[in-house]
Amino acid sequence: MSIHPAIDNGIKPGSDNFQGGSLLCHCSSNPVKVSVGAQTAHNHACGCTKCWKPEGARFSLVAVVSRDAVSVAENGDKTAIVDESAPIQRHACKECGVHMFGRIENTDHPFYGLDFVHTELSPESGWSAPQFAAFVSSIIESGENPDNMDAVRTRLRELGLEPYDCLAPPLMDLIATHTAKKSGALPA
Ligand SMILES: N[C@@H](CCC(=O)N[C@@H](CSCO)C(=O)NCC(=O)O)C(=O)O
Ligand SMILES: [Zn+2]
Ligand SMILES: [Zn+2]
Repeated sequence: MSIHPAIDNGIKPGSDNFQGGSLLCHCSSNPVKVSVGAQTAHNHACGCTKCWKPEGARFSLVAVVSRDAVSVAENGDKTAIVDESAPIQRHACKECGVHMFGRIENTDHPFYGLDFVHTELSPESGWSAPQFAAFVSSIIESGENPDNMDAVRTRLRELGLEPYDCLAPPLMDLIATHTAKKSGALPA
């Protein structure tokens, strides 16, 4: 039961003193290069239909990092936003389709200030390791046979990735806190 080729044989822990690196698209010539000048956080396997995943993978691997740490270093003219109306605007390579970074432009969004990145695109090692699996039921929306879901969740747990059908509790709490502060249910 493959989850993603980068973790099917086990998950390598991140390095404590890791300071970031670069991300490269899959083009063999003139690849898009993005610099990420900080360690990532909340790395997770995501089963949603919107996150980029390599050919054949059931899940994407996606983490967040401060948008201030992310910049396009080379061949930015090859990128375009996949869906301008999505909360996360994914800047993808127009040639190979790889998503280089996803940015939230809505300052009211609970995750404003964070970019979404796929650290498997990096030649460096030491990035934060995946910690949980999000939007697991959503893999059915990409065509997964619902009968496979027990096996998928069992495999995720074996890998140490607790499966959730939305995000993990700390992130869901963050979203709810943001909403409560906006409505006045909690003091701002
Ligand atoms: N069932 C839907 C879920 C899509 C979804 O809500 N994805 C989340 C997680 S992406 C990274 O964790 C999300 O925040 N999406 C906002 C966006 O994609 O802009 C599906 O599978 O499509
Ligand atoms: Zn490319
Ligand atoms: Zn996703």
